[in-house]
Amino acid sequence: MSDTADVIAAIRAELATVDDPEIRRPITELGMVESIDVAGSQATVKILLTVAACPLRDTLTKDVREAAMRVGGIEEATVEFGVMTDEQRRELQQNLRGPAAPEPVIPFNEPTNRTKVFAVASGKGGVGKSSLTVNLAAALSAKGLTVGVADCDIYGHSIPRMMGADQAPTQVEDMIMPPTAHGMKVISIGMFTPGNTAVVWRGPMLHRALQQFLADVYWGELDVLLLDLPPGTGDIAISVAQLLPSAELVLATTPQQAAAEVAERAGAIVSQTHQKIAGVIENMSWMRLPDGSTMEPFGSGGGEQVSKTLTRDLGAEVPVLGQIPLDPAVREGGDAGVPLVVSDPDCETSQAIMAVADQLAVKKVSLAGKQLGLTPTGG
Ligand SMILES: Nc1ncnc2c1ncn2[C@@H]1O[C@H](COP(=O)(O)OP(=O)(O)OP(=O)(O)O)[C@@H](O)[C@H]1O
Repeated sequence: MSDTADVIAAIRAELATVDDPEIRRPITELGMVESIDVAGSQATVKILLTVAACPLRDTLTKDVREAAMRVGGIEEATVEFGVMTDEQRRELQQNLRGPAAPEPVIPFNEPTNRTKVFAVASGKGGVGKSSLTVNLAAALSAKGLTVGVADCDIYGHSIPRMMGADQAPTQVEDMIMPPTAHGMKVISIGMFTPGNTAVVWRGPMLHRALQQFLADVYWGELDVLLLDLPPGTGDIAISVAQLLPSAELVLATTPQQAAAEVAERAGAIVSQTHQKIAGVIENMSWMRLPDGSTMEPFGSGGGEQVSKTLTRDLGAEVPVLGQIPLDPAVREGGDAGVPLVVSDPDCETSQAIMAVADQLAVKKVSLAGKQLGLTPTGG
């Protein structure tokens, strides 16, 4: 062979028969041949190792030398070693495994998405967060908005029952289609826990499950999505903040001092997560007695206290969005799977919830139920 380039090409072709002793794939395919130089009858081949302390360096030296010397005109071959950079190692890994699985895409984070997302949170359990979520959803739906509700409580998942939507979601290809109830789409992460068993999900697994859940559910075009968070400031609340950074918090509390204090703690996590708090809803504020008078079984002032403390501590206005009465009809509606706002929209309690919905700045963005403004031309 006359030309050096031809000799180098011939050596490269021979090196394609040399497998990396560990990976057992040709070193040429693995990006391990950094350079081949030829000077007269002398070839120098530089090989990149994945790690410096490659135990099979000797085998590789022997195989590479022999391969190079099979080429006519090459009488001596030297093998030099280098180590791959991190970038080269990553390329190798991709080469072997195929491109890394893409991160699940959460549609609400896409720049074109205009769905308003609210995460309903509370400090303490049992303050009525789930009941408020479903009734608030119904109130927003009654305003003509397209509404989705996602129950993010792995262990609790009371939302589907409260909305009468506990049938299993259907799966189409990779998408999960949420069941519909009272014109709203409803899904619970609890529907995906194996056999509804109380699995102990640790932080990273929980985060991953929530991410997949938010990405795989097909919501269509929503004006508003309400997320029901588990009580407290646990992993889910933090994950939601990370996965949906634009979600605003709605804090639920009762008028009781003790409940308000924990609600403040739940609200204070936004100073770390940099979310916005849309406001506070005080639930079970008073009870109307048969004679028309009211009583306050849980005391008063909790909502106001949370609002004041958080406004001061966060330096941004955290308003009280409303006070909702303690009304047995709320529980009955939850048990029957028909939110009170749906069954009795004109009652005092439903009206109070609708007033909260009015304050949540949600604009209609979906086309569902909307007349397309098409005007015939030429008329
Ligand atoms: N305004 C209300 N009037 C009467 N009962 C209510 C009211 N709000 C909630 N309840 C009842 O209080 C109980 C607790 O409510 P809910 O399950 O909504 O609370 P929660 O804060 O979501 O609880 P957790 O997060 O611990 O599951 C339920 O039985 C519910 O029906």
